[in-house]
Amino acid sequence: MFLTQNIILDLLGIFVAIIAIFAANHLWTLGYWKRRGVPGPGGICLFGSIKDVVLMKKTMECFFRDLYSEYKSKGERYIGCYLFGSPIFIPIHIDVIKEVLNTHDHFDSHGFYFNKNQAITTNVFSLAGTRWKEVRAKLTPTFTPAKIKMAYNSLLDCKLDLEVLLDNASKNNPVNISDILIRFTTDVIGSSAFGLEIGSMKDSNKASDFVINGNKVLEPSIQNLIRLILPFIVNHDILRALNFNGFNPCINDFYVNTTLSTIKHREEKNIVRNDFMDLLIQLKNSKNEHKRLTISEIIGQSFVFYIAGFETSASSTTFAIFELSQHQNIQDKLRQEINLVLNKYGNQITYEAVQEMVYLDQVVYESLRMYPPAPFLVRLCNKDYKVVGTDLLIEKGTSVFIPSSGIQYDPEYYPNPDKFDPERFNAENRKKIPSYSWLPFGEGPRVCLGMRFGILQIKIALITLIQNFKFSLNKKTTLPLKLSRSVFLMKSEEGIYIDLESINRRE
Ligand code: HEM
Repeated sequence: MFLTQNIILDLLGIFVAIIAIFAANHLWTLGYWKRRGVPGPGGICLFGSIKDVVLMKKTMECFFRDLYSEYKSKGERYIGCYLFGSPIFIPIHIDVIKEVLNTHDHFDSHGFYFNKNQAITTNVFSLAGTRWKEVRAKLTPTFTPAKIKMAYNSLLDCKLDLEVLLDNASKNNPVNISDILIRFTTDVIGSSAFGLEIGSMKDSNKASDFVINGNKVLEPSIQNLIRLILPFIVNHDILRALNFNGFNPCINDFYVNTTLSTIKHREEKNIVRNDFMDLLIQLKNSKNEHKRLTISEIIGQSFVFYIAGFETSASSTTFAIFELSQHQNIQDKLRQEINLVLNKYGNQITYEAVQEMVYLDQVVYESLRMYPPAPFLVRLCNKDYKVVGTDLLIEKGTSVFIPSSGIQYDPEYYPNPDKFDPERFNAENRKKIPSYSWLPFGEGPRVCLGMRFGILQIKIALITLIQNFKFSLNKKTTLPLKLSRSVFLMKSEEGIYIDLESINRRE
């Protein structure tokens, strides 16, 4: 025998020794920031600093926002905390935030996991290093204003369905506007990213497979929490060697099959729709090998366009409506602007007409300030980095979380931050807002690719509603608003209910 005369005792001894080594290492790691003189909340065994998040008592958004305001008021430039046993760096001062987001050589990825065996993980959001650079360069031309303008028609087709849906819904007030907008953005992105006529606004059951799979990716489950957090605490090469799946394999299979059949259908029937899928197919067939996308890359990108685009845009629009429903003066002012501009354009909602609606732009910016769908940004340090003007070295492998929603509620940048005030973003005031203090779409080389399209989608939904209805908040909406515990996104937990009063019917 090895240690004793009894093999069971030997195995038990080895097991206890392994646990003891693991525990000692874990406790040593939880002292990482203290040893480096970096302030922060510290961590407790197993949970690190996020016990309340794991026990679903606090949202991630709330956790980061609270940390930001506590340590900003103490005058700290940055802090450290722990995701379970993994040290996380959190910049607080805007200069440090700017440094991280712009020093791409050192912080070039989100730290998300990809595995070439799962096509949907090989998307531009998850990729890192040279592969990210190549794919991003191939995709960037897809999101120029000219290309967005081309995809605008599929957006307008969905607008017509939204009008009908709202009209029908208004006969049975109150209306759960969150539900309606999810159906709108699902149809828009489903159409422009996958080229599919989802039809969830016409019939909420028809789209079930597509919608159910999309929802599975974002639902606040323990499984999703593990899939999200594991890559931040375990080396990606080890995860790849173990063939760890970044997403549930059924979701991967669903999107692979859907994309393949769309490509086949379009190529066989020579269908051109001028949407994102068309542009991806053009890239697949490009003669220039530097621009060419593989089928697997197309699957990854159309998947990320959908996932990054439908829920973010729906929740942004929902929150804008939530605020407008409680501020009738702002709602009226917005309606006046929309009517004025549309009169000028013969009541046609052209792309140019939307660009002329400046107050609408202010409303959207202010709403995204208060309710950024992605309430924090992430970067992974891939090369040791010394923070300018300090002795602090951020070590390779450290994750950096940027608390966007904390910054966007900082009274130094946005006085009286709980007040919904679109005037913060009028031409005059916009100049005074420091750069990097408004981050709903991120910043730097990894800024959101679909920002223009996302904003356009929000605007079209708002125009459709405001043109046709006066609306107010129904008391069925629980106040203060309860936010979802979703790991990824800021959205309302219980829906937002409004009463719609048709403007045409009133007159
Ligand atoms: C209101 C709507 C949207 C919001 C608030 C939003 C927000 C974001 C944020 C915060 C990021 C990370 C940026 C960073 O790390 O600096 C991001 C990345 C991304 N978004 Fe969006 N997004 C929206 C709509 C869309 C749409 C409609 C699409 C596509 C059609 C899209 C495609 C992407 C892609 C591909 C990335 C990854 C870029 C990269 O890593 O290189 N987004 N988005």
